[in-house]
Amino acid sequence: MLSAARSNAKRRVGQNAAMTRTITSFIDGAFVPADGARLFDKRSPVDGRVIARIAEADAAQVNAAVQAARRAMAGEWGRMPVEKRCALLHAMADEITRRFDDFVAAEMADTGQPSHVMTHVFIPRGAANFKVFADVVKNVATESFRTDTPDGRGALNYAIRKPKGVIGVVCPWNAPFLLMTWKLGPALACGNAVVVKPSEETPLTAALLGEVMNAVGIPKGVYNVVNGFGPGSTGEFVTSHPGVDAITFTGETRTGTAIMRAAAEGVRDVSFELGGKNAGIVFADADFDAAVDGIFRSAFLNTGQVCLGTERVYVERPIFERFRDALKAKAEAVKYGRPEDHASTYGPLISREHQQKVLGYYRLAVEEGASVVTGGGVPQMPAELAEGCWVQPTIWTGLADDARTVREEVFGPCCHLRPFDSEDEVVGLANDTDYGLSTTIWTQNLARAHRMAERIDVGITWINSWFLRDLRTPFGGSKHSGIGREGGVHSLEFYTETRNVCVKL
Ligand SMILES: NC(=O)c1ccc[n+]([C@@H]2O[C@H](COP(=O)([O-])OP(=O)(O)OC[C@H]3O[C@@H](n4cnc5c(N)ncnc54)[C@H](O)[C@@H]3O)[C@@H](O)[C@H]2O)c1
Ligand SMILES: O=C/C=C/C=C(\O)C(=O)O
Repeated sequence: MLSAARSNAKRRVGQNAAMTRTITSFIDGAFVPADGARLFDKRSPVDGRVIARIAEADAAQVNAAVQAARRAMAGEWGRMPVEKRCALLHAMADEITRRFDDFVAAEMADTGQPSHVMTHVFIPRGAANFKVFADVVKNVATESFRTDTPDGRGALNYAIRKPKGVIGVVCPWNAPFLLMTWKLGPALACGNAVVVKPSEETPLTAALLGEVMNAVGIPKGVYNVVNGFGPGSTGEFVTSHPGVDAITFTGETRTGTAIMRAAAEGVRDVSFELGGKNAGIVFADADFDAAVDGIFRSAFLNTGQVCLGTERVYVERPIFERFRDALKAKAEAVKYGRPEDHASTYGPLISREHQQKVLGYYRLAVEEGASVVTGGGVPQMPAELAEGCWVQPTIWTGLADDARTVREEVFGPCCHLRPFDSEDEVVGLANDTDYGLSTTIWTQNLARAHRMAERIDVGITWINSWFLRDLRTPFGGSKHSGIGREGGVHSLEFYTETRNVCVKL
């Protein structure tokens, strides 16, 4: 989370302003002019160049976005039959697929992550997020109860679902398009209008989506985007606006706390997907190569900037050293490079600020007594990439269970390996955290895996897999990792208001 003072420090006009495009808010179906707005730079994480200037939406612009959304709810969108709404969402998915290369390019520019991650994971999920929820809302039933009454005639109760209204959607930077559409799909399928606040680090795909909304004919005002920072800026203006009926947020736990305070005013509902400090657990009987591959991905995909990633890895003692060496070999084989270069397997961190945070943890781990198995610093990069936000994939051993590096979310490409001796011990270690988002267990003993899945306090347990997502399943975090569940019918709990109708017969 950026403090207001640090956000101010980041507001500066691009050096090559004449050549860079300006990203402005998208309100009531149009990009608003940047006139008079404060501008801040979006820098490439790969080489530090300014790639866009972003116009910060002030309170008046946020208000205009909320009013546009309210008008949409009162107009054609609010009256649209479900069938037509869902057809529009399918058209969204098709248009995203048609403009696949534009989305890949925009997301690569924002995040610097390799093209294969975009083409195989992040952008296809964006299209799927619209399709899946369109199909869910068309097929879900509501409950009905026949009630006895003293006169013997009875009553019939039935539930109906109505959109909640205007949803504030506040997004992080780590998988911008996937995470934004994961909220937009169900929000729009349920008939709401939205005001989206993308991360200040990653505005590009949200802007592109405005073009897609217009191309397929989503009515004006249904989808609004306002850019800017969090505290004292656009994010706070959205979450404290009384015309926003509910807020869905993905990001840091501390930010969730601030947003919950804002939502208390007006008693507005929240849905939170927050941080994690997830455990990976590898038993000696696991398929060794699959476990090494799986833990490698869970620790280092997206340069470790995945909320579901494993920064704590527990390995059964008989295979500990062999596992450590195999993971080290894979971490040392990553190919740094530009995202467009198909040979690249590993990208930079999102920003200079985040790089400094992660490097701070790299230093702290050593101060706390870690042995550095590999990494721990900044790789040597060619001159043209030297200004990028690169850090080495890093593996530690030897930290105490109460070390800060073992307890706090780093959100970088790093993990601590620790041996364990028994199922009970590793369940205790996995649960010894304030967070509760996910865990990944590698074993061929499935009875044990099922047993452990019930004992580990997380929203999702993967067994012999990681980040394998079926969008119909409940998704969210326990403890400090979130409030509520989204996915499939669970999303309807948040994005609709369920009402009961009671008819005396
Ligand atoms: N649980 C999940 O599904 C999930 C998924 C992805 C990321 N995350 C978490 O997100 C974090 C990384 O993302 P981030 O650094 O962008 O998070 P962040 O909390 O710093 O920012 C997220 C968004 O909130 C806005 N914001 C910040 N302060 C605000 C305030 N006071 N009021 C309103 N808006 C505010 C930001 O501008 C940004 O758009 C990690 O902690 C990660 O674990 C969780
Ligand atoms: O970085 C976090 C990734 C979260 C993934 C999802 O929210 C999802 O797959 O729906």
